[in-house]
Amino acid sequence: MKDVNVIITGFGTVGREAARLLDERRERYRTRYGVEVRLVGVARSRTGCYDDQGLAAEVWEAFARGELAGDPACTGADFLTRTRPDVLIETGPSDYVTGGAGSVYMKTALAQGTHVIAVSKGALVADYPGLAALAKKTGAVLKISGATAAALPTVDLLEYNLAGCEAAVVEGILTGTANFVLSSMMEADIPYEEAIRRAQELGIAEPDPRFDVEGWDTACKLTIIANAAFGAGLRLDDVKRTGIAHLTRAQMDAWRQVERVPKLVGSIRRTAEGVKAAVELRLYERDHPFARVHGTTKAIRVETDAMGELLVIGGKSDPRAAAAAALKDLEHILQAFD
Ligand SMILES: NC(=O)C1=CN([C@@H]2O[C@H](COP(=O)(O)OP(=O)(O)OC[C@H]3O[C@@H](n4cnc5c(N)ncnc54)[C@H](OP(=O)(O)O)[C@@H]3O)[C@@H](O)[C@H]2O)C=CC1
Ligand SMILES: N[C@@H](CC=O)C(=O)O
Repeated sequence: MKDVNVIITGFGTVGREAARLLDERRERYRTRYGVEVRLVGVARSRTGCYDDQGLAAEVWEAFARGELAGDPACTGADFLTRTRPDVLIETGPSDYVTGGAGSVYMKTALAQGTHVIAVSKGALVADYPGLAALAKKTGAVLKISGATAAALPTVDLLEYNLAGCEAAVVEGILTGTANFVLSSMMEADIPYEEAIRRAQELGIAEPDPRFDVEGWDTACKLTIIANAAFGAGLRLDDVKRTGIAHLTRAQMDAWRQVERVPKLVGSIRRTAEGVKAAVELRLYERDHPFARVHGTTKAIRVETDAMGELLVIGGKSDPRAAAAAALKDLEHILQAFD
């Protein structure tokens, strides 16, 4: 049976869920794909763990809890060049400005032919076209579901299911934290700060939650989706952006009185001047499908030329669901091995 060696860089909330799911699904990978998927290494910011025969769950769990110090040589780009895994799952921080460590990990992996499953967004925002070109050059696969709304299919929907048509408009509720905060304020009168605290407790808020509530997270997802699915050549700065951080309880009361539901919506549109993207606060009537997207749930609506309109609601933001989306990407890579 062929071994498929996996390394996870960034071993926080989502990385640990991915490790758990990998362990739970080993038999499934044997049966379905005839491969032995082995988690051989995990890296945090300062140290990591590695075992070329596969890390025992007790080892990575102890490392995650901080009970095992780990090895400083098992983090950083050299860790990947030395160990040459078959697949990298990148779940480190999203540095939207420079791409950060995620960018270094992904470039190093792709350059040596290691398949990359990106969950962090920074590197893809900074230079998706460069990473895709590098993957093409070396024959590695670059998958990005985790970084583009995770359990809600976006890029897969556009690239696979809608491959037979042209999408003219894509719009969606793409940031679970922002939707959760808005829903909490509107539906349960929960104060803004308390709603953010609860999103942090759920493990879905970005380390700095302003990225979620100021619309940056949605703008990043739009940038990646537009570049991956439309070849748009969009930069984050090109995305018009608004957020929900300025909203007050009084404003919520006013919307309730006129039976309107606020939603933070990201959109991508093909226009005569090229592909345009924006993050806006929209007000919907209560029976609009987007008005019924509650809490951490997300949604996407696509208008196409030949397949009509599609609406997908679900794919809530959740660390385990994000890890499962990354492992969906892994299954797609394994299917190609057959
Ligand atoms: N949380 C969610 O539901 C979702 C998150 N994402 C994205 O996934 C990524 C991870 O999110 P989450 O798990 O919540 O974040 P966490 O903050 O829980 O975890 C981040 C991890 O990255 C590690 N790290 C930091 N710098 C480096 C480095 N240079 N090398 C290796 N590891 C490093 C941290 O190490 P240390 O432990 O030492 O601090 C930490 O373990 C983010 O980019 C986020 O945007 C995407 C979809 C959903
Ligand atoms: N902060 C994000 C996590 C996934 O990308 C969200 O709330 O959706």
